[in-house]
Amino acid sequence: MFPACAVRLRALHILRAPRGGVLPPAGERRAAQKLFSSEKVIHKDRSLPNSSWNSDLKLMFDQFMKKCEDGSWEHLPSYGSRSSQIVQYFKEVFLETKLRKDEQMLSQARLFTRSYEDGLGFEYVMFHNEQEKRTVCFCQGGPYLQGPPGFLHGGSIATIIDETASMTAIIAGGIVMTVNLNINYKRPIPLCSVVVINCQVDKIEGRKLFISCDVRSIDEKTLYSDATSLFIKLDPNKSLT
Ligand SMILES: CCCCCCCCCCCCCCCC(=O)SCCNC(=O)CCNC(=O)[C@H](O)C(C)(C)COP(=O)(O)OP(=O)(O)OC[C@H]1O[C@@H](n2cnc3c(N)ncnc32)[C@H](O)[C@@H]1OP(=O)(O)O
Repeated sequence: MFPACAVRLRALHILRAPRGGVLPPAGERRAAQKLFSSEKVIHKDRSLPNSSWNSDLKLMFDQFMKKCEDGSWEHLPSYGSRSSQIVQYFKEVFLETKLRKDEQMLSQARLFTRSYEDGLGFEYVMFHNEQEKRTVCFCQGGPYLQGPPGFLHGGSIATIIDETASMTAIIAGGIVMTVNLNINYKRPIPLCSVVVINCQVDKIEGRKLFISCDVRSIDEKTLYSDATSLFIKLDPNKSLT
């Protein structure tokens, strides 16, 4: 069984008829329902502490795990390659049959942010607050993410912002993709420091989800970046390619 998390709940919502919309074809819905059959593969949850986490990241993890106890916040697990229900659904509905059949390529595929060895790339954990439609991500960017010497590459900052904003949008809207991301880089982020990315849903208009984010030091005194992004809920009746 999968852990009860907001993402899973959202995946269940995806299987419901879109409000005021047209039901996906029966074949697609059958494929989606099939995803809820049991799947027993052990994968490592990469959002749990490992020996590369510094004391700041461990501290924030512990603080937010405590906040999860009353149910206001929820810890979001994260895997490098586990084929979760929502990923399976995405593949079944949106991935061209030709690509889906390329098993060798798909078996090598990893979530970009989880493709580094412990401590070298993105070490992060996310928590979601359903009432506030808000997700926070605590991230320690490792040495392989360097841009200017001693600081994070702007692309790696964009990546973790996009990842956090995507989770916020997926939880609010189901299967979405980023169509626009605007970032203001205000201060460089020192390598291996811990930052907090705070994302919230500003508005939802039909298939459009508007998400805003900021990236701060964990004492909140330094604003490193802020960003706005637009996500579009995918239409199962439209091909992606
Ligand atoms: C992926 C989830 C799987 C689940 C996994 C779960 C695992 C958790 C891991 C997290 C995963 C991280 C993932 C990171 C997030 C990516 O990295 S996503 C990858 C980067 N993004 C892309 O490649 C998207 C490329 N874009 C597209 O393919 C197409 O634009 C889309 C998204 C399919 C939408 O196309 P469409 O359905 O034909 O929609 P379209 O009619 O063009 O646009 C709809 C509306 O949006 C507007 N719009 C479209 N683009 C723009 C724009 N750039 N600016 C303003 N308005 C726009 C249109 O004008 C239109 O407006 P209205 O006319 O309706 O008012």
